[in-house]
Amino acid sequence: MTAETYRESVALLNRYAYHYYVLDNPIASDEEYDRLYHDVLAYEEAHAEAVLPDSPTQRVGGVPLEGFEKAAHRSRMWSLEDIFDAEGLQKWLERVAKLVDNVTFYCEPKFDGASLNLIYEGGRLVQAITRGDGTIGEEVTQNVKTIRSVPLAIDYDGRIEIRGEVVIFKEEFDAINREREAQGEALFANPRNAAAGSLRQLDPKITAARNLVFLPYGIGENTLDIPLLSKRMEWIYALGFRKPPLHRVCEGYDDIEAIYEEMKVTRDDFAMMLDGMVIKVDQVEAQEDMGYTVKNPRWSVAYKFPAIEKMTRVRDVILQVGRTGVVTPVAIVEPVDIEGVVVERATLHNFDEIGRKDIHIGDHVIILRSGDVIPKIIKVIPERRDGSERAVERPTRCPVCGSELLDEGALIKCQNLSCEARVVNAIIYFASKQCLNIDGLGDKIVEALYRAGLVKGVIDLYALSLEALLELEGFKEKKSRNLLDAIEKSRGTACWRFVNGLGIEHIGEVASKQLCDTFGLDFPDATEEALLAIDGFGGEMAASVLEFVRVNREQIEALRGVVQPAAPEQKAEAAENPFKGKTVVLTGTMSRPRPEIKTDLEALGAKVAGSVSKKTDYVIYGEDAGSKYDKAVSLGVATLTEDAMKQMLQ
Ligand SMILES: NC(=O)c1ccc[n+]([C@@H]2O[C@H](COP(=O)([O-])OP(=O)(O)OC[C@H]3O[C@@H](n4cnc5c(N)ncnc54)[C@H](O)[C@@H]3O)[C@@H](O)[C@H]2O)c1
Ligand SMILES: [Zn+2]
Repeated sequence: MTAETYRESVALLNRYAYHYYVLDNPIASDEEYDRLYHDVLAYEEAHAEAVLPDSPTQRVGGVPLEGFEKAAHRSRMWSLEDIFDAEGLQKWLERVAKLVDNVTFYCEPKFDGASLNLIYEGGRLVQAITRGDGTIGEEVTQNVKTIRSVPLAIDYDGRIEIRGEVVIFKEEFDAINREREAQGEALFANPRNAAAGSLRQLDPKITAARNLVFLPYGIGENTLDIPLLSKRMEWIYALGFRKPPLHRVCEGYDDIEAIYEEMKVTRDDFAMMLDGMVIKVDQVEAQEDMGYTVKNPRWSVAYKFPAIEKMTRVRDVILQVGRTGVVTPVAIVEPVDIEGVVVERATLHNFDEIGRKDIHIGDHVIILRSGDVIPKIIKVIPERRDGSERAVERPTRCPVCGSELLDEGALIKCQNLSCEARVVNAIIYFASKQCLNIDGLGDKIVEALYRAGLVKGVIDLYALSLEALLELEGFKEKKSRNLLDAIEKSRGTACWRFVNGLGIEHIGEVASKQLCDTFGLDFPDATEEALLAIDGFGGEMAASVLEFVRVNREQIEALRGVVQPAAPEQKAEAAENPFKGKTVVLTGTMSRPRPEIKTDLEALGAKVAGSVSKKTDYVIYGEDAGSKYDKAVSLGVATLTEDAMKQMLQ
């Protein structure tokens, strides 16, 4: 880095920080920001005399937003130094060891949200202030009073600053964005921006509607005489604050690496977004001895997780035709490595989404890949356009069969029932895990069978012969026999798998099970009235079943004759118990996977629903229960811990 690129980099970082902290609308990925930040830091370490006073390394956060009263923190709020790997951890531990002896470390998640300082006096919450520049932030007390996990009163008389992170749970974030999408509003890029934006609303009603959650991570000014941070945090949790899902006191390197790995692999299971783990020296006296740099405590460090969001560019948008004929646009992007997986494409869902996100070919975009979900573009950066970008055109002809497309607005469909893409995808779906579960019948093989003219619909699978398969390229005897065996084995499959495999629009696995539980193999004869009587079946679903049966009755009968699905077993009536006939919702982390508990409850005759309403009888909650629990409380629905549930069954 030269003196000139250094100055440019500082200016660029400040521009990124402004969009990130002040506007809650980033124009760079965190990964990109962090990389540039560390380059700047390296330059400054070698050129101490040249450090610019406005360098982001010299200050915390952003500037308070206009429109809010500003308020001073009683003691300063800090940022955190980052480390990214085992080597960084090793070095940090060495630095700690030079400054203090015999310390242990408190490790907990780094929550990805907005920092907040709560000031309590005489047992009451008197002020809530955003971090701002670390010294002065925005007064958001009225907004914060709407957050249910912030106690308005605590059992402690002294003055104390309790610091923590305001987050939005992932589920809630998706719900907010779905709602914004329906309203045609701009979507939030990620839960962090949504949390920060919701906290800094001039109208507390908006904040109240967002289901924010406060997670404490530390203490500012205080007169406590508890010598360990971990014990101070226990004390805080006991005041009525939420506990982090995973936290532990560690002795040193090995322990810290172990909890870091644990957190990293389970992070998708947490209700909130984490972007790393924070390590803190546990002994408060040692913390004081170590002190602070201009920006960070020396006694703490953020051990970041590998980035799941990265910046890339859209090279092209291609079209895929699914089994229902829906044409889905897919972005082809410049390959980027996200947690060891090279991402080259991202789903765009539909053409409305392209319009709403204003995606052009050639655009810089932030792409997200987390868990096993398909990578998606979360944001376009229009600030980076150079004029060479091209709009994505709506197609009028099927890219596979060439027939004219039906443009229904959000959805564009190929209506040609014998379009190769539709037929092939319908067969792939029929054979997939959640349907007939035919091993070895993957995309490539279905395509080969179709192209060879051996299979024109699912029913033809059951007429395949060894001789015919052996004629195909790459089909040796063993492979062919295995495939035929797998197809043979799918005869007599469960009724619901058969129904699911038909691929009726709006009828997924759950609805297929309900159809079979209610009508058995006679579902094609169900009346509209009977369909609507099924719990959760709306008009659209019922109409879809009726229409499918009307058009395909003969094929269903023929296929049923060949596949011979098994009729569902009659469920034995459950013995009397407190949950029989009750509607129950499960939430939070339990001692066993929730689907197992759900199955047990269903065997007891309970109905296990996905969302809480006035009709819910019980909400059974585990650790870190979130919005469902809160909703139950606000609706006056009875709540039970997992243990309480067990006791009721004894
Ligand atoms: N994309 C962008 O354009 C852009 C711009 C600026 C900053 N950033 C991101 O922000 C980061 C730096 O910003 P920062 O100083 O706000 O945050 P930070 O990542 O340096 O971390 C400090 C903050 O972490 C939070 N935190 C969460 N859990 C915590 C815990 N258990 N203990 C202590 N603190 C905890 C606190 O709010 C604290 O203020 C960068 O690494 C970058 O990823 C991105
Ligand atoms: Zn077509």
